[in-house]
This record gives sequence, C-alpha cells and structure tokens, in this order.
Amino acid sequence: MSVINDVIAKVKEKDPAQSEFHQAVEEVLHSLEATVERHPEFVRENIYERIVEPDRQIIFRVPWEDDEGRVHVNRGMRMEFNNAIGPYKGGLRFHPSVNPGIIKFLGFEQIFKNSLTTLPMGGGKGGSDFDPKGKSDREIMRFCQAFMRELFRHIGPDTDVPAGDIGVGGREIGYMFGMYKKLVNEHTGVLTGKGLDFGGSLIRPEATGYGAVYFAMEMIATRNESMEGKTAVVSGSGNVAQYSIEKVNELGGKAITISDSSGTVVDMDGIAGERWDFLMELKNIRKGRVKEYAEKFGADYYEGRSAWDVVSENDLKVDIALPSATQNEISGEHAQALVDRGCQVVSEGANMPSTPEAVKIFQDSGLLYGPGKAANAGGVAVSGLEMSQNSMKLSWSREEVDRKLQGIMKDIHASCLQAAEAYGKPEDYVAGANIAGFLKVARAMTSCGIV
Ligand SMILES: NC(=O)C1=CN([C@@H]2O[C@H](COP(=O)(O)OP(=O)(O)OC[C@H]3O[C@@H](n4cnc5c(N)ncnc54)[C@H](O)[C@@H]3O)[C@@H](O)[C@H]2O)C=CC1
Ligand SMILES: O=C(O)CCC(=O)C(=O)O
Repeated sequence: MSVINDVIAKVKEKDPAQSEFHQAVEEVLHSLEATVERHPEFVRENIYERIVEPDRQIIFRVPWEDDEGRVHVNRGMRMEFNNAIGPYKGGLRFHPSVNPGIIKFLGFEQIFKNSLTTLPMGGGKGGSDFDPKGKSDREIMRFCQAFMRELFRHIGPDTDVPAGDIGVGGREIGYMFGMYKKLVNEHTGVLTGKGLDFGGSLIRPEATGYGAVYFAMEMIATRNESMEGKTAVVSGSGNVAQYSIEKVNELGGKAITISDSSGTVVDMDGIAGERWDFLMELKNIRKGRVKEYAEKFGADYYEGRSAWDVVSENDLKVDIALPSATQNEISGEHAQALVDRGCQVVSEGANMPSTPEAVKIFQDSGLLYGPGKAANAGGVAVSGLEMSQNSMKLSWSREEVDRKLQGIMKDIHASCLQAAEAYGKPEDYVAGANIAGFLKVARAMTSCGIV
C-alpha cells in the first residue's frame, strides 16, 4: 500500500464515525501524493501520519443556566491540531451539529490555510453543540462565560488563540474575552475578532468575505475578466455572506441570493444599498430569518430550499458562486447545475462546502474552483494581523489592513498556482493549496525533531 493510502486507512480505522474528518484528510493527502517521491525526508520522519493526528484533543463539560433557572449541559471542545509554525489558531463554532469529527476536519484544514497566509500560525479549532438560536442575550453571555471557565486554562496569546466561526461573532467573543480577562487577570490578545475598543482589528469582521471575493477576482483575472456586471449566487446570510455581498457590489457585480437554514431569498434587483443595510440589521441585531427580507422587499422566497437547490430548480443565470454557509452544502447535482447555468468561478467562503463529487465536476468542467482553505484564508489572515497589532500595542488604519489583506490573497493565489505547476498539476488550485500549505509545515516539523 502507498504511504498515503496507508495513512488514510489508519485514520478511518481509528475514528470510523468521523466522516467529515475522513473527507478532509483524503482530499489533502491525495494532493500530497506528488510530494512523497520528491521528499523522502518527509516519509522518513513519518510526517504524513503525524500531521493527521491532533497534538491534543480537549473535550469538556459546559454547564449553564437559562433565564428560567433551568440547568443545561453542553459539550465544549478544542482540537489543538498542529503548532509547528506558530500558536494554534482557528475559530470556535457554536452549532447543534458540532462533534469531534467536525471540529477535527476544521482544525486539520486550518493547518494548511494558516500556513498559506504566510503568517506564523498553527492550526486548531473548537466549539460546542450549544444552539444559540432563540437564546436571549443573557443566556448567550452565561453560556460563553461557562465555556471560557474551562477553555481559559488551555489557551493563551502564545499558545492557542481562538476566534469566531458559525454562531460565534463579535458579541460572543466579547463575552468570552471578558471572562478570560477576569480569570487570568491579563489583557492580552488571546482571542481575535475582538471589539475595536478592546484590541480588535479594523477589517476583521469583513475579512473572510472580502478575501473570498479578492480570491475570486484573482482567479477571474487569469482569464482577463473582472467582477463588473457579474451575477453572484451567495449562500448563507451570516458574517461571511454579508461581506462577500458587500464586496461584490463594490466591484460592480450583483449578488442576488441569501439563505439560512429555513430557506433562500432570490432578489433579482440585487442585495445592495438599503437592502444590504436591512440584511445587516436583520441578522446581526434582530437575529431574524431571511424570509423577512423577502416580505419587506417583495423578493422571491423558497422555503426549505438551499441556494444551490434554487439554482438547480430554476433557470438562474450564475457567473460566480460564493458558498458561505456550511460544509457539504453543494452536492454533485448542485455542481452540475452550476456548470450548466454558466458559472465560471466558485470561491469558497465556507469551509469544505463542496462534496468530493461536486469538486470533481467543477474541476473536470474547467471552471475556476478556489477551495476554502485558500479562498477564505482572509479571515484568519486578518486575525494574524490582529495578533501582531496586539503584540505591538498599536492599531493600523482600515486602509492599511485592507491593503495587507489584498496583498495576502494575491500571494496565496500565486502560491497555489506555483505549487500546482511545480508538482505537475498546473492550474489545479486544490493541489496547489494543499501542497503549498503542507510544505512549510512539513519542513518545520522535520526541523523540530520527533515531538
Ligand atoms: N467567520 C469567519 O471568519 C470564517 C468563517 N468561515 C466559514 O464560513 C462559513 C460561514 O461562517 P460565518 O458566516 O462566520 O457564520 P455565521 O454564524 O455568521 O453564519 C452562518 C450562516 O450559515 C447558515 N448555516 C449554518 N449552518 C447551516 C446549515 N446546516 N444549513 C443551511 N444554512 C446554514 C446560517 O443560517 C448563517 O446564515 C462556515 O463554513 C465557516 O466555517 C471560514 C473562514 C473564516
Ligand atoms: O480568525 C480565526 O482565527 C479563525 C477563522 C476560522 O475559523 C477559519 O478560518 O475557518
């Protein structure tokens, strides 16, 4: 059996129920086949097997009290995956679907994504099966405090620096930061995505969405095209979706969809101006459903259908797809429908939103497909810039951070293409992202010995 197949078989044997983790490992390791012959030192040091095993898996109880005085117990976790090139870094997800396999897939992806940013950050991810939907602000605060009462002993500005992900935004980061500060009696950059008044960076909220659109622009530019006049289908309506839409509008494109777990809105007039402002208020302040947007502006609403179902079932023209909700949201059938509707670019704001069948269809069709670990790296890149600003005890202007973000996305795009070319997979962004992200981490692991 090849080194790669042997490692994949062991991963499946050890944790048979972790399908998302298997999926992420298979995708990355198959891309790395090309590195095996060229780097006997990585085989000798058994880097391929070492990199799929987290350094540490922390799982803990989170007891909290609701507004009626009832006590609930959720499960919290933090997968500290790999710190070869810097402190563990990656978000926290609060969603009822959270389990160790999902957090491991996210933590594993984060290793390569963080390496691609060129900033010194290792990979980690965490979260809880807590469901924020329908909870009062005080309940969210009590949950975040209870979560941090255990997590604080495992993290630190030079050890592990969490941030947001699904269900965790500025409000939750604020509550967790408050509890960390109370427990440790230190005001340090232990979390990113903080409020601007207490150490946050300008552009961090925007960074993942803006970055995914910057990455899409880099890809389109290889075909001498631009965003001007392009129609974009966006899934989700949270942080990543909101700022992807804003950037598409700013660059002369038109974003026509938003979705949540209840359904999808199609607004052929474009989600811009007062409509985008309404979305921001609806989702970030009132925590309402996208259906209200359709009611307010008379847009079409498809109950129980995802953005990709709607594309498949209707004759929607699509130039650009920006999946920004969750893993495996795009099936093979959805992918085929996108290709059939003329989609030219897929830039993944979400982590692993395309199933392996979808990825194959995208790649075989010749469409420009930017995998999440490259396309959505702008969020963690600006988190890295927040860490730098915290260490230096200064803050950069909006323009400065955005300029750095654009430079990083451009460089990630170039490194993907260079690595793909160098390892015999020209123009393959999946292979390029995996190989470029891996090489730096593998060299660091080799240099640091067997630890
Ligand atoms: N926030 C960040 O900086 C980064 C986020 N990501 C990824 O982007 C994606 C979206 O994250 P955020 O916008 O931060 O979260 P969010 O909590 O702000 O928004 C999540 C959105 O996805 C939708 N969603 C979640 N689960 C769903 C499901 N099972 N079915 C349908 N819709 C669902 C929600 O309704 C919501 O609109 C996730 O895959 C996340 O891992 C990736 C890189 C960085
Ligand atoms: O900003 C961060 O540290 C984490 C962002 C994140 O969770 C991700 O890139 O998926």
